Amino acid sequence: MNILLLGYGKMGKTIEQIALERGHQIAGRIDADNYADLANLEPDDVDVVIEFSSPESAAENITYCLERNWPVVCGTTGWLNRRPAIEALCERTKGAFFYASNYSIGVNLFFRLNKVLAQFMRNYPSYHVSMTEIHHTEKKDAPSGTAITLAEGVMEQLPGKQRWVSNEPGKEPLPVGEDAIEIESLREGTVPGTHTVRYESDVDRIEIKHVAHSRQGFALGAVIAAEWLVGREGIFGMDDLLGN
Ligand SMILES: NC(=O)C1=CN([C@@H]2O[C@H](COP(=O)(O)OP(=O)(O)OC[C@H]3O[C@@H](n4cnc5c(N)ncnc54)[C@H](OP(=O)(O)O)[C@@H]3O)[C@@H](O)[C@H]2O)C=CC1
Ligand SMILES: O=C(O)C1=N[C@H](C(=O)O)C[C@H](O)C1
Repeated sequence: MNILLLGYGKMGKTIEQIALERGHQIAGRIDADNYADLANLEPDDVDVVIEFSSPESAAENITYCLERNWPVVCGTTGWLNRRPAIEALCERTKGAFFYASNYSIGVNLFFRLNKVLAQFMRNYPSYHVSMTEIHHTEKKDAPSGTAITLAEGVMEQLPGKQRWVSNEPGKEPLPVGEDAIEIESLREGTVPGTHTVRYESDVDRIEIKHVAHSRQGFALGAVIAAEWLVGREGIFGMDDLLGN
């Protein structure tokens, strides 16, 4: 497959390495610096786009690709207020769009475990649920997309929880009401991504945690999603790829 890398930073480079190992070709490596080169690509130069850029640029990038009828696998976080418009465009153009806040298989198992645990906790209101995510200091968005997906999983299972509240050290803490899940975002060194969901009572704590050791798991999942997406039409996510 000819893969266009839209966003060629930490993730773009890791995806390139895995795509080449799996026998694919790189149709282009587009960054903020060489964005104009995108217009030089012919429609047939690209089989699929893998988009890992920035919260500010993702929606424009996806729009451009869908309008050119290129299937898009997007991993960029922090832009989802524009998701309804992207999905409408994908339907209008009969295109293919795949999104996941986290492409690692381990995290997607963790998402399922999170929902099962939340379902168990439904009858134990003395346990207070909260989350912590830790990432490298270059991360632009907070909370992480993964933490938001985890919070959505808990809200789906615990009827009393209807929103999440994001708190970061060094910022005025926001109040967390009974109807909210606090997400604490910490930025430390080069941490690839650590997520903890905890249920705290007066007498004990139940905790589940996912620790990424590197970016390899995210990148491999994105390449597998791209292989899966080519030839399909519609809007997809990891549950479509992984099945039951
Ligand atoms: N879903 C998942 O599994 C994962 C998602 N992510 C998300 O992916 C995104 C990228 O992460 P990461 O690679 O670590 O970030 P980096 O900052 O390392 O890379 C982002 C790259 O995008 C480039 N860029 C900026 N604007 C544009 C534009 N308009 N078009 C194309 N490229 C552009 C930047 O260029 P320049 O440096 O010149 O500004 C930079 O090279 C983040 O939103 C992150 O949260 C990360 C890991 C896993
Ligand atoms: O910015 C990152 O690095 C990561 N971003 C994603 C997120 O916001 O959840 C996924 C992963 O945790 C790494």
